This record gives sequence, structure tokens and C-alpha cells, in this order.
Amino acid sequence: MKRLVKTALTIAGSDSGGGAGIEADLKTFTAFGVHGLVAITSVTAQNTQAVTAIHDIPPEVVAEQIRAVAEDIGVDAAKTGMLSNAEIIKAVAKTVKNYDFPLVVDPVMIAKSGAPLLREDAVDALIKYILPLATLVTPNRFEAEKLSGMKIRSVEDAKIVAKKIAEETGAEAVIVKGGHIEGEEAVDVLYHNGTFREYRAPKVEGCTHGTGCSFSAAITANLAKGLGLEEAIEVAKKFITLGIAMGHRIGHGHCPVNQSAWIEIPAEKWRIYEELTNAVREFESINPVRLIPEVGTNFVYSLPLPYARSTKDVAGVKGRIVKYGNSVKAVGPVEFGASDHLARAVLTYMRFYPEYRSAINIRYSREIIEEIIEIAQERGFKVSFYDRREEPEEIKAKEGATIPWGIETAIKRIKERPDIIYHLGDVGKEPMILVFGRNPREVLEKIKMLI
Ligand SMILES: Cc1ncc(COP(=O)(O)OP(=O)(O)O)c(N)n1
Ligand SMILES: Cc1ncsc1CCOP(=O)(O)O
Repeated sequence: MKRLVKTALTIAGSDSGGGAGIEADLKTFTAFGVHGLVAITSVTAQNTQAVTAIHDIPPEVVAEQIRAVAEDIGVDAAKTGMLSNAEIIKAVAKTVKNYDFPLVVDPVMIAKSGAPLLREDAVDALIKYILPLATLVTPNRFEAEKLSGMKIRSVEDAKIVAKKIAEETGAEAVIVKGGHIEGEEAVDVLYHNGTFREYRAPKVEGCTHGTGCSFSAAITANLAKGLGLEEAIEVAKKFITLGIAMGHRIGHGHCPVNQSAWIEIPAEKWRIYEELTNAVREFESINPVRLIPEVGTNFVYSLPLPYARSTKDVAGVKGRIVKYGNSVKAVGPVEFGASDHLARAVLTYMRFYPEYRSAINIRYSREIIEEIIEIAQERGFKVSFYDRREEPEEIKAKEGATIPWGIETAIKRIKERPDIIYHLGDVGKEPMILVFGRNPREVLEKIKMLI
């Protein structure tokens, strides 16, 4: 039977910290929907700060891992990472020659923490045995300098070096990565089929442990899926830029790239869209006319942290929910970026209570707030408030700062998490009640109690 899922093989070392090596490669393969296969070359005891032990696997066992998966399952594309010593390099070269899958070579030499991952005497073996088999070699600045014997200070130097490595080793293509080359952008230079191509992205703040591994794994996964080389690199560049920006802030050293962001953000966005759309429909059907303020109601649901960074990451109702005769109607559909005020409120709230990602605003009246306080006492809900008259002048003067200040003030006012925050308005500002919950369902439950 024809195999439906594509497969990618990583021939690399294990990083016990889960940031680089085999672990990074497998997460990357999964992010692209490709089944990952492994041939472990070396087991490292490693964290974000250091490599504290290295145990190399016997070369024949490395070769046997490749053979075992290639013979039974089949390999659509493969990559190499940490190969550690010359014997492993020779065993890998001899084995992969028996198959015709594309091979991406990440010439791993030194860990971010500074530890050597390739013996000094094995660099020549890498050049002699592995690079000639490569569909693509992916050195960073320092690896490219080592492979070429030349210094790289600019994108122009990177071009000369990429061409030199390809011509001297017989590698089909070489991409010299620009993360360590000076400039505001990370410019990667590809030499392929006698021509150059530049891949540009802003140098983003974030986490970089495992970037080389994840980038080469992303290219491999996309080659396995049938993309051409240049297209596969284009996707991988976007993937790694997002992964660095969304990196997991763990450990005390170089924090790791987040390979899941690529798949998690779109998946979460879809779940949020569905859940919020259903909740808005239910809110309309309850028809809570007396709860709709003059400015209208919005109902929001944010991406989880660390993905929620701006109001664009919060879904809301476009055009808000309004009174229409005797009924309550959403003006437009649920969209990300459709809310400003309520989105800023929920983003501030999440700084204190990250799981509470949904909120709705309803009309303030003395009667409604008294009912809320009564229900809150019965059900154990907490209510807090902020008073715009207490707002410091410097906050007033700053565009968009009132709501974050107000939510923070209300949260700090009481010792426990407030389910409901209200404010009494100001000149030209309608007073408002904001109801928070972990998700739209929880917010709706609270609203239903008021009806
Ligand atoms: C087992 C293992 N393989 C590769 C690396 C290199 O990862 P890192 O240190 O983050 O550097 P790049 O990913 O940028 O090449 C490693 N540390 N461990
Ligand atoms: C005016 C206002 N203030 C708090 S919620 C709200 C209404 C909803 O505003 P948005 O649609 O910008 O979230």
C-alpha cells in the first residue's frame, strides 16, 4: 500500500535539554506534519548553559539505525546534525550512499554554550566524506569560516564562501546563514545551480538554542513533502524567525527555539474562532437587551501566552454586539484584531492570570451592579473596580494607557482574582462592567446568572 505520510530522517545527537539535536529535529518534523525517523549518533548531557557529558554511539549502530528505517519505512529526505567523530562520519557516508534521498548537512561543530560537538580531527572527514553527498549544506558564519578557511564580515564575503564550499566539496548547494553577520537583518546567502539567492528576515529578539538544527530540519521536512530547494528554504526561514521570537524562556543560559509555534498558533486561532463564534450566537439567543451598553458590547478570546502580544492576537466581534430593536445582534463576524478596548483589558488581566483569556463588557447601572454584587456573594465571585478620577495625569496623557492602568488597579485593589471589574465612567466615558473567564463558555455562564 502506498505510504500517505512523508518521512524525514535525522542523523544527529541527542540534547537532554530538548532544545537542539534530535529533539529539535523531531519537533520540527512534527510541526510540518512529517513522520520523523532517527539515527542517534551521540548522547549528550546538556542544558541551556553547558554540555556536561558526551557518549558517542558505535558507528555500526549509527549505520544500522539508518539502514533499519530506510529498508522498512522509506526515507523521503534526511539531514545530519552532530556527527561527533570521524568513524561515525565514515559510517554515515557509506550508508546513506546506498539510498537516493536528498541530504541536508548541518555541519554542527560547536554548541551555543561553547562546547565542541565535532572533534577537531573530524572536520576533514566531514569535508571529504559527507559534504560531497549533500543536497544542501547549512553552515553558520563560524562553520562556514572553518569549512572554507576564509573570514566572513559581510553578505558579499558570505557569497564568496558559499560558492567556494560548493565548488571545493561537490555539495549541490550551500546556504551560509547570516544570524552572526553584522546588520539589522539576518541575511542567509544560498549558492545553488551557479546563482545566488538571499533570504532576509529581521533579527528578532528571542531564543536561539537549536536554531541551526531546527532550520535544517525544517528544510528537510519540506523537501520530504516535495517542495523545491529554494521554496523549502523560504518556508524554513519563516518558521525559524517565528520560533526564535516565540522561544521558550526556560533555563539559565541560551533558551531554546519554540518549534511548536508554527503549528500551535494557527490551531489555537481556529479553536478560538469556533468557540467564540458559538458563544456569540448563544449570547444573541439569550437576548440580554438590558445588558447592552450605549457603545455596544464586545466579547473577546485571546491566544494563550506567550503568543498573545498585541490586540491582533485577541479575537473579538467586528462592529461589536448591539441592540437592534428588541433584539441583540452581532454586527459582524468574529475576527482577530476586531477589539481594541476589551482586548487591551484582557491582555492586561492575563499578565496576572494567564489562563483567563476571555471577557465581555456589559452595561453599568446601579441596579445591575447591585444584582451582580448579590450574586457574587452567593456564588463566591469577586468584584473589583477602578475610578477614572484616580487615574494619574501621566497615564491620562498616554494614548491607550487608561484601560491597562484601570485593570491593574482593580486587580491590585483586592487580594483575590476579580471575576468582574467595573468603572464608573468619566466625562464622555460610559461606565462599564467587564466580566472575565478562562474561556467564552465560562464568561457566558456568569452572564446567564444575571438574566
Ligand atoms: C546534540 C546537539 N546537536 C546540535 C547542537 C547545536 O545546537 P546549538 O548549540 O543551539 O547551535 P545551533 O543550533 O545554532 O547550531 C547541540 N547543542 N546539541
Ligand atoms: C468602550 C469600551 N470600554 C471597555 S469595553 C468597551 C467596548 C468594546 O470596545 P472594543 O470593541 O474596542 O473592544
